[in-house]
Amino acid sequence: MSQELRAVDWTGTGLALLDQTQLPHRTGTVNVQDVDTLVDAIRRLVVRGAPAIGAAGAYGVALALLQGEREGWSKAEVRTAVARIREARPTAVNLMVCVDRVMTRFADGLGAVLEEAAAVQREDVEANRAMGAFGADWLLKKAREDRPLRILTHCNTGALATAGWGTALGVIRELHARGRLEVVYADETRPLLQGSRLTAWELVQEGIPHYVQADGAAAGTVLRGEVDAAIVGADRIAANGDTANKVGTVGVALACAYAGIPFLVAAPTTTVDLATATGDDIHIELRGEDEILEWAGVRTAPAGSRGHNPAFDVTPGRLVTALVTERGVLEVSAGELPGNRLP
Ligand SMILES: CSC[C@@H](O)[C@@H](O)C(=O)COP(=O)(O)O
Repeated sequence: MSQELRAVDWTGTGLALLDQTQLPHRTGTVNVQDVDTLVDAIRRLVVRGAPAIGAAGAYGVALALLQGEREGWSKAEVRTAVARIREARPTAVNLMVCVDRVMTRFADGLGAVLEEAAAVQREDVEANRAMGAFGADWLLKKAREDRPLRILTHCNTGALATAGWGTALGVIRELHARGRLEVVYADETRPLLQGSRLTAWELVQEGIPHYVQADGAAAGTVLRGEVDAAIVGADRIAANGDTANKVGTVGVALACAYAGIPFLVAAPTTTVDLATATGDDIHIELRGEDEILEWAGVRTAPAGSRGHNPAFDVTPGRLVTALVTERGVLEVSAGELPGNRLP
């Protein structure tokens, strides 16, 4: 992705969010000047991906302060508005962590809040670069044969989903930069085709060879031996390594375990939630039924059908071969649990 196109940008007076519901056919931004618009943008997936919504939430604190000044809010009213941003989506812990981090500077005023939000954004890019190198090193060390790798990924974890570069897609970009990537299988991803619209768009920008495939094709592709490893991102990782990520991820992990190939999760430590013991305690966002009962706004399921639309699922830690963070790689299924290794 060109450096100019960032998922989240502070304009000086508000947020410019690259409208990810319109990509790849339209490159537009949503200008956000108030808290209601930000909450709506996060819920509609205008901005999405755990680290990107973390960055949007971080700047959201500044947005709430500015709106509060314009509309004469009390400090308590600003805090209530910030709490609404913090709860806009429930699964990605980055949103809460980043908002809470910036709120530690709340009493110091707008300048301090903006400084902290910028640090959130900058550190995320640095973390992603580090993860890219750690993940690529690990994969190449473990590779059974000395040839470029075939990697499967699910959802979008690239520059669009982060402050820049990407997590799982950052590892993929690093492999490509080292000349060690043959091809990527990008699962199309529900509900908004994040894989076929966004991951594919980023891969095209990078000149990375890839196939878009239906989510339902992933297990077959793995079992046919067409994939060397899968790499995904995460929205929340529990202390025991259980990982919430885009719905469909657990099926990829099961297929990898069956085929005996590595299943990697790449995520910054801001996604690791040591206060959550296991995946059972992760709140999985249940989205509106229409997203699954309709196609492009037109009802496809018969009247009378109900929709079940969880945005995420939980992959048990014992299926996670390795967790790549900016601090290094934990071999989770071999017993290196985040709760023991990351405090
Ligand atoms: C680096 S993004 C990691 C995860 O947030 C990503 O894999 C994912 O599941 C995103 O879901 P989304 O619903 O598009 O926000």
